[in-house]
Amino acid sequence: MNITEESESHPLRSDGNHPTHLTEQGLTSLYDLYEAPPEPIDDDIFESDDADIEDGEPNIPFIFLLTVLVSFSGFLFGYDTGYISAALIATGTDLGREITPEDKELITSATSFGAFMGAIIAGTLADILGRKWVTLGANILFVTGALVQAGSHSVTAMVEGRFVMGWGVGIASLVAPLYISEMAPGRYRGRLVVINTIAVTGGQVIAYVFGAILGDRHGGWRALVGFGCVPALIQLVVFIFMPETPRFLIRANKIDQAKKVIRNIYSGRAGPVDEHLVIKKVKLLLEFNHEEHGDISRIQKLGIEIKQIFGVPAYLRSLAIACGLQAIQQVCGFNSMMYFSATLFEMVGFSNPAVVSLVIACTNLIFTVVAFNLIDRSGRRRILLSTLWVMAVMLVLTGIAISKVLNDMGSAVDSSSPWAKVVIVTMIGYVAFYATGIGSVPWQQSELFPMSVRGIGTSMATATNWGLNLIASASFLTLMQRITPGGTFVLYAVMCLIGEALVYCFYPETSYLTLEDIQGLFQDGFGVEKSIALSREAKRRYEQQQQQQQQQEEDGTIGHSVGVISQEPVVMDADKGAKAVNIAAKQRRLRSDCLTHMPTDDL
Ligand SMILES: O[C@H]1[C@H](O)[C@@H](O)[C@H](O)[C@@H](O)[C@H]1O
Repeated sequence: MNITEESESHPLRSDGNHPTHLTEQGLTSLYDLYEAPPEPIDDDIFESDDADIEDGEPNIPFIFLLTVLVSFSGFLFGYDTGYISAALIATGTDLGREITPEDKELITSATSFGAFMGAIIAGTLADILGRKWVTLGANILFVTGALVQAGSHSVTAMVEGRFVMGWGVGIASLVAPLYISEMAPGRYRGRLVVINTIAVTGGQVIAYVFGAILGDRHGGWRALVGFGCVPALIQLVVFIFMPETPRFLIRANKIDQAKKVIRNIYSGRAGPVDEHLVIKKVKLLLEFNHEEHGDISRIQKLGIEIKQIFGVPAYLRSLAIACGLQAIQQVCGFNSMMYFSATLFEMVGFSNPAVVSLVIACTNLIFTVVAFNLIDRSGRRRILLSTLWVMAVMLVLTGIAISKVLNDMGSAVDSSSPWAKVVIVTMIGYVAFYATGIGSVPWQQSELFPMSVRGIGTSMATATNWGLNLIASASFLTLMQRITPGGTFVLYAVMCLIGEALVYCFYPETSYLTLEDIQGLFQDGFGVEKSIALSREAKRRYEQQQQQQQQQEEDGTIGHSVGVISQEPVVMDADKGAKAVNIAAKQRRLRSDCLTHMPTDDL
């Protein structure tokens, strides 16, 4: 297929007619432009800077490896928040005395509070030291915290260990998805970030399993806590050899190092990447990610960032969305249910509540894998719109069922009541929809911010997550007492519905878009309609590229390209490759302009 053939097979042209809504709006000429066959290759274009950040075939195994390694942070986030309930039951008098409910609350919330504090500084630290070194620093906190806890003989020491570890959790929960977002090509970014969430939920499952195994053994809780050191130490050693993200390197003016990382990312099956392409990518990244602030101190720079994030409307919109999504994730009640699931199941009469809790944690893990499959293909926005309302329905049903069990049985409950089974089924349903949507999507937060405020923006969003995590978990049992269990679940359902409405009105679709594309969305509003059209177009190109690649593989011509397999489905010989990149980018911009004016029917 050549360039001209590509334009002829454009799906929008298949009926040969212009869509009427475009003609009605007087957009026929724009549409004609959109449909125009590609310009002939000329040297002016070759000299232009019109490349696209997404051009080139990324080395997916390499990016995947980096993602898995950084996701050890996610695993530690999950493991360290997951093991505590089992560990607390198992401590007996090992902490100097029988621990009281107040001690339990303090020990549990010390991590969330530490995470809240860690999140506040994590973004700024990641901007100063780099994503890689902050990841390493978080590991030191994980190891220190775990060792202090494992060796503790008093409640105070345990609280201190949990608090130190909490800082690590808060920092890692921000930096891991940030690192992945900045490494990943746009079309894979959603999935790669979800790998970190899979690690979080996997860590929670392992914590429950180990808790069940080690909890009964004498001193087993020390091993349970100490195990957290293992992944942290592995990551600490391996990550020293991992690269920094190209976007951070560009921001830090380390251009040669950035080029090296880009070469690694884009050297793949088609051989080493074309050097033209590397230079053009660097230029583009420089355009978007480099900042000149002159000779100012870090504190002054932070002041500028804070002023910008609240003062520039586009940045404020990004912030509102990132914090809003994290808030919905926490106020919809998932963690309360996760932390107190054993108590809840005991209430409705299950004799082995720990096993049922494990089922909940496994459901969370399995459906995070579903999110992995859908997040780019279906899009973040569509997933949220299709799951939040179902979560609300499940919560209402759980509330009704719990009230029925409690009314039927008084305090002497038993699991033979059919309503008890309804509680399990609806809670599993709720968790499944949670994990597919709001459990995973908010961690895509880094993509919402431009580089200049990415650190501070993600810090605020992550701090929102941990702050509300603390409040939601601390208030759960009180809410159950004050407004009854049924009322508590209905309250969470209302939160989900509010979330649904907010997502519908304000959350743009970001799948398949590059970080740099996303920056343009918030200029004059939340860019919801524009984003849907752009994302759909980017997806179409990606799918065409996939087909073309498959075709090349079948024809045995894959080695003839120069690694410039862009989102444009064009085949090129070695010489014309770079030129075609420029044409591709020009067309892309043209299409983007047109799409901006296209009405969308599919919000
Ligand atoms: O995305 C994660 C995941 O859903 C975890 O299971 C949950 O405990 C965290 O709070 C959340 O941030």
